[in-house]
Amino acid sequence: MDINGLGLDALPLNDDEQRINVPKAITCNESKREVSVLQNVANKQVDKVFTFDKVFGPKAQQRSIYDQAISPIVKEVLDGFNCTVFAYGQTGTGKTYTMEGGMRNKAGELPAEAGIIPRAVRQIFDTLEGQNADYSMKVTFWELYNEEITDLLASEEPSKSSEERQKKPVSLMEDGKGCVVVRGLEEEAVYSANRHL
Ligand SMILES: Nc1ncnc2c1ncn2[C@@H]1O[C@H](COP(=O)(O)OP(=O)(O)OP(=O)(O)O)[C@@H](O)[C@H]1O
Repeated sequence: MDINGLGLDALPLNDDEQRINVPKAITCNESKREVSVLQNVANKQVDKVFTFDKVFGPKAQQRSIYDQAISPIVKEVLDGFNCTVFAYGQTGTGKTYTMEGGMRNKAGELPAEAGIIPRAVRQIFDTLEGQNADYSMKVTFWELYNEEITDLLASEEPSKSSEERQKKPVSLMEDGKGCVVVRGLEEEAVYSANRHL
């Protein structure tokens, strides 16, 4: 698995925060690819500056993040490489918004707030359909939470009472070639971008 590119997307202040004028905790310099964490220690401004491969400030739109940081990675996948895109950060920092965003599909159009996942699915199908390629597509969907992996496409175990019902846990294993795999996941065939959005 390769990790391609690292970006930072700063969450904008919400309306309440803007109204009461909360002090900014970070600033972004997109052209210098820097994020500064603003700190005042004993009345002295001691900012910590971090440099990234790419920085998107609070006004960055979902589409521009996708076009600049993600679309090239999806193209690599279609060229046969393994790629990973993951969002990392503290709770409430915008991971879900950036990865999923607004997924409601109006007449086949992606809304402006659509995040990385629906845009990537759309790019993959658009490219394959545009090439008239012969392809099959399968997806798996799993969650790692509190060190336990759960298959989100697996059906619940029917014998358990409704309170006890839970998805079956899955284990992480090495495949002997140095790769880590999640064994036994349900695989679902998908045929178009729209069906699963
Ligand atoms: N770029 C953005 N523009 C506008 N609103 C945003 C943006 N990023 C996040 N938000 C909003 O901020 C809130 C927190 O974001 P989100 O739920 O994506 O965080 P998270 O990192 O996934 O949190 P958790 O780790 O707790 O699941 C949500 O209400 C989301 O809609």
